[in-house]
Amino acid sequence: MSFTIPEVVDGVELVGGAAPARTPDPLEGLARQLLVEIGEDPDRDGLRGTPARYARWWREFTDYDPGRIETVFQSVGSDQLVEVNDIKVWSLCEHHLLPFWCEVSIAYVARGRLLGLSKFARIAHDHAHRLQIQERLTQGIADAVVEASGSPDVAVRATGEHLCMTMRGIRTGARMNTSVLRGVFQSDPQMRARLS
Ligand SMILES: Nc1nc2c(ncn2[C@@H]2O[C@H](COP(=O)(O)OP(=O)(O)OP(=O)(O)O)[C@@H](O)[C@H]2O)c(=O)[nH]1
Ligand SMILES: [Zn+2]
Repeated sequence: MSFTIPEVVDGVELVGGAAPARTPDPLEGLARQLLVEIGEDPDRDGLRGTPARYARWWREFTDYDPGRIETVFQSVGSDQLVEVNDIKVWSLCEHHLLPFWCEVSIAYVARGRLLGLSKFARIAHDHAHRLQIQERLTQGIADAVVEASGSPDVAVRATGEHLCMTMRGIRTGARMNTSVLRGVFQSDPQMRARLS
C-alpha cells in the first residue's frame, strides 16, 4: 500500500495545483526574518509553513475571546464565601515574550449576586491572553471579579512559573506567588484564614 503525502505550504494543502492567493499576515515576514537571523533556511522543508503558523498562533493568542463573563444569579444568602481554585492559565512575559503559567485561585463573598462558575476561568484567561507581568495579571483579575460580582470582597492568589527564569537567564525553577486582597480579605484576618 502506498500513501501520498500532500504538500502543505503555509498551512494550505496543495492538491495538484498552486496554493490559492491570499494576503500574507505581516507577522509572517517577521517570522521569516527571525529564522534567517538565527541561521535557519526558512525555505527548507520543515520550515516552509512555519511563518504562517507563527502568525496564526500570535493572532489566536492575542485575539482571545473570553465569551460572556457577566452572567449572574440571585444570591442565596448575603455572606457566602465562594472559592474557585486551581485555574491554570498561560500568559506571556512582557519582558522576554516567553510563556509563564499561573495557577489562579479566586474567592469572593457573594453579596446579592452570584457569578456563574465558569466565569472565573473566563476572566482569568482573558487577562492572561496578553503581554503581562504576574502582579498586573493578578490585579486585573481581581478588578474584573469585583466588577462582575458587584462584591468589594475579593481575593485573588496566583502561583506562577516563568520560562524566562527557568529556561534561560538564572535558570531556577522558583515559583512566584502573588495575591490581591480586597475588602474584608484585607481588613479581617479571620476572613483571610478562611481561604483554602
Ligand atoms: N516582578 C516581575 N518580574 C518579572 C516578571 N516576569 C519576568 N520578570 C523579570 O523581569 C526582569 C527583567 O529584567 P532585565 O534585567 O531587564 O532583563 P534580563 O537581563 O533578561 O534579566 P534576567 O532574567 O535576570 O537575565 C527579570 O528579573 C525577570 O525575572 C513578572 O511577572 N513580575
Ligand atoms: Zn520574562
